[in-house]
Amino acid sequence: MPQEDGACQPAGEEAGTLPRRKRIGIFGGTFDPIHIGHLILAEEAWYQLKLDCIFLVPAGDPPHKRNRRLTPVAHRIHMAELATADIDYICVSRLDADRPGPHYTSDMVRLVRQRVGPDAEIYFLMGLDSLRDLPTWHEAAWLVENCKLVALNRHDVELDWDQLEAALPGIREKVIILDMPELEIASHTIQERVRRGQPIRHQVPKAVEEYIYSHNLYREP
Ligand SMILES: Nc1ncnc2c1ncn2[C@@H]1O[C@H](COP(=O)(O)OP(=O)(O)OP(=O)(O)O)[C@@H](O)[C@H]1O
Ligand SMILES: O=C(O)c1ccc[n+]([C@@H]2O[C@H](COP(=O)([O-])O)[C@@H](O)[C@H]2O)c1
Repeated sequence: MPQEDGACQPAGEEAGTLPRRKRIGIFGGTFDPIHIGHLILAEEAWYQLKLDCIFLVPAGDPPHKRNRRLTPVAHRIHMAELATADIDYICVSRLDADRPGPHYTSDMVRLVRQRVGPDAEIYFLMGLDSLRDLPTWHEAAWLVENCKLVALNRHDVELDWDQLEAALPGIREKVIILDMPELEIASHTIQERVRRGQPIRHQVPKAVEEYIYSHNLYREP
């Protein structure tokens, strides 16, 4: 498992070429719970962008979900660790869990930058719905300037590029859009399924399914 100082897998430098800059992915989310859609998103970004490692950062206090009742972050981190235990390029990070909220992404990216140094390339990973909502984020223009934003397509999400460009001029040129198998899986539907007693066996890793049942998560409306 990679370390939080960015000392992750070898960068795959080839003999005789200049060393390439380390490529760090950051994948922030509520992860309530982490599911197969998240894992496939991370894997596609890792593979397509040749990332060295990905910090998966559960937000203790995600700014846009302050009106929702969230599962305590300790459970969400535990499930993320179980889901990624055998994925050597993912490190579950407590960066957002161990500091006071709200957990703005711009602050988190600054903290990661301090840890990985000025030379690393930072890629912030998200689903297309997050990119659509980006203009409402804290310091969104700073994020566009200071990290590479990567959006992976998500079932049923249409992006209005003109609207996005009007809010954040220049974003169209900067954002990286990647394809991934589109999965109609979301954390809130997994919660609903558990509440109704419907199976979730193929939507979350087995260890996460067992954790949800053994800790009685998502039973109450
Ligand atoms: N099935 C999916 N396909 C592509 N991107 C996804 C998918 N599920 C989540 N994401 C992306 O992962 C990031 C973290 O998502 P989050 O933890 O909020 O999960 P979620 O399934 O969207 O949750 P909820 O259903 O509660 O909104 C977001 O950028 C979101 O767009
Ligand atoms: O910085 C912001 O203003 C901001 C607003 C909404 C979401 N985010 C981040 O985006 C990531 C995905 O959020 P969510 O709510 O879809 O789980 C997570 O890391 C949040 O902290 C960040």
